[in-house]
Amino acid sequence: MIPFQRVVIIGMGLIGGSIALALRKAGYEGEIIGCDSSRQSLEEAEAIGAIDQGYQDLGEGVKEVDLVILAVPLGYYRQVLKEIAESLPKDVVVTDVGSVKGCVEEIISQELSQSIQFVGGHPMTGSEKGGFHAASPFLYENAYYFLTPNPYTKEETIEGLKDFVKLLGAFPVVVETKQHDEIVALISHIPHLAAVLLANMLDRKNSISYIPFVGGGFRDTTRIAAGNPKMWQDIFFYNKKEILEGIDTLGEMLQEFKVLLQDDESEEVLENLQRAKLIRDSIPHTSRDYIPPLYDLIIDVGDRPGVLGELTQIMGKNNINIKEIEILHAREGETGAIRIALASKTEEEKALHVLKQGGFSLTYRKGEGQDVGNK
Ligand SMILES: NC(=O)C1=CN([C@@H]2O[C@H](COP(=O)(O)OP(=O)(O)OC[C@H]3O[C@@H](n4cnc5c(N)ncnc54)[C@H](O)[C@@H]3O)[C@@H](O)[C@H]2O)C=CC1
Ligand SMILES: O=C(O)C(=O)Cc1ccc(O)cc1
Repeated sequence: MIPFQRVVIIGMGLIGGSIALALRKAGYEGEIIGCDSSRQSLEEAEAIGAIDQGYQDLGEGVKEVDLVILAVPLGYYRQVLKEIAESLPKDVVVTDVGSVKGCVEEIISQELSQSIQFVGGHPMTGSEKGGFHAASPFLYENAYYFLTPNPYTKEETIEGLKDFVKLLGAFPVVVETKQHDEIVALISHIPHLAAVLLANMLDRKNSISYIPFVGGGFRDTTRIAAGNPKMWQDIFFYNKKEILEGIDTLGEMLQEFKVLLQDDESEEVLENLQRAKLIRDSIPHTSRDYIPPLYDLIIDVGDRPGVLGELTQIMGKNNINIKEIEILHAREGETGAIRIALASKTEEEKALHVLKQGGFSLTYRKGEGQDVGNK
């Protein structure tokens, strides 16, 4: 039982929308209010019952709530806080989902009265896709969710928020604000920068025309570069200090590697590659992907017209919801493969069965990485 009976989510996009959907999935019995400047997002959320009421007027939306969740991009915080400050109930708890926490505490201290309980939050899950239509009730399942209390935070507030995070299906991790910003610079912001630079290297080297040859490696290392540029612009500036430090380290490491290569230090080059492999291999398989648990099937379809229609028809007829579908043009050594992603193990089993019956040849199953045989 969480101590919040009326929750308002400001920003009904990917992260805010997923909070509403996850609350509904968990059977939350309180009221869920959605606020957004976009009428369309509110209508979509209302239409599927994710929220009880939607408001474009933020001041109206926050009246009589006991929990406010800020889920807009960091660059809009100040404006949003100015719009709600006067209307906030006295005993309200305010939290957020922003990717950087130090700057948020600063803005909050300038815009809200000190008597209001604020605790920063940051779910370590997301997607390169934005908007309510990308939201998922499963987004928080088994994800780590940082909470950053401050010296004014009451024990009951942090306990209430921990329970709230658990209700979403996530694991609360209480961490100091500064440490949070150091951690995310290293595991999220610098990797994002690296992905951006790798993608842009094709442009700089005038090699955009090489894109058709791109294989899984380039796709994997640059996937996050497809994230919302505006959101990431905010993140880079709001966590500037930590990111600048990360850039220094990355620059030094590149320089060191360059010298090893120049000097033909093959043993040390190998040692670098081995160390990275050990670290990469130690990341648990259960670690959150962008969109959580998806069960992938890769289906060989040859190279014939109409095959996509046949496949989706079989799935539709059997009431199986395809969460993602992708034509794999550039799988080395193979042609005509389609990847479909299902939301659950049960759906995956069902899909396997009906596709086989429909004459499709299934070659790969994520998580097991095994040939499941041809029909
Ligand atoms: N996208 C991701 O993977 C993750 C994002 N975050 C954080 O979550 C926050 C939101 O990100 P997303 O949900 O991805 O963005 P989004 O673009 O999907 O959603 C943002 C929503 O806020 C609304 N909005 C923008 N300005 C507004 C305003 N002034 N008043 C009312 N509504 C407004 C937009 O209409 C949109 O519906 C960001 O602060 C980001 O740092 C945290 C973890 C992961
Ligand atoms: O970057 C990652 O590792 C993601 O999985 C998605 C994401 C983007 C921004 C965040 O603040 C947190 C998570």
